[in-house]
Amino acid sequence: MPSGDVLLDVQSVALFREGRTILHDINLSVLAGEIHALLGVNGSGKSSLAYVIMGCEDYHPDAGRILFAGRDISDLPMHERARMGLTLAWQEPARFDGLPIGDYLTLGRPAISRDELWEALHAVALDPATYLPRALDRTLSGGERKRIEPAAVYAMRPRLAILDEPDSGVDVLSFSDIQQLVRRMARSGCAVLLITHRNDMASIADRASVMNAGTIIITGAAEEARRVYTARRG
Ligand SMILES: Nc1ncnc2c1ncn2[C@@H]1O[C@H](COP(=O)(O)OP(=O)(O)OP(=O)(O)O)[C@@H](O)[C@H]1O
Repeated sequence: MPSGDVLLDVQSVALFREGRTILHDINLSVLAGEIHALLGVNGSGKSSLAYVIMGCEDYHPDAGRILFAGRDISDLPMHERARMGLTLAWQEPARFDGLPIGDYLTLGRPAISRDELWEALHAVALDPATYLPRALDRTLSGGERKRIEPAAVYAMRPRLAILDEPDSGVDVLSFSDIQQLVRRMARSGCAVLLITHRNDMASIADRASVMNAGTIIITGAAEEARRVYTARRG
């Protein structure tokens, strides 16, 4: 449940690249423990905003600042943001030929219990007995690899998990799998910024924001934001 405390506070952020405005005057807050959906059509700037928040190379904001747990993280490198509890689920996990999936899930939190490891794989609809010992290599299907990444994020128990289009691609998680995963994350105390272009996906959110042409046009109750998004899409 959201506590009311602001965990992530993006203030007036802008990003210009190659003579183009990618993001402008972005204001976004995510509360501790909240499920916050970020809705936007293709090309509206959702992933760019996720990269700016995470501190990816070449995504340092040209204006504005980002606060996390009250601290200005705008100039912190990605690994320091991660250490503070901020995590982005990449579209695919890194490939470590020969590294068992169980070891990969342990990297972010060595003290993780066996029960928690099992739960992380259950949360992405993979059978732990089969997958924990399997190597994270090319023998896994694309869909299986894509599921490992949100499982790793969940296993890490971050304070804020950014999930960028967790349903994208073929043979990935179903809508109900994602709902279940996000709810489990929230129950474990983790806030979730759920990036999606699907209106129905935002139904599990506490609040939602709508992005359009590089800026946020509304933040509010999920139902209200979904109505605005639908009206905009026509
Ligand atoms: N580093 C960059 N240099 C130039 N243009 C960029 C850069 N990063 C993003 N863009 C452009 O900014 C726009 C927003 O891209 P972004 O990937 O953030 O949108 P999105 O809402 O996540 O889209 P999608 O839903 O298709 O993933 C796109 O037109 C993209 O081509």
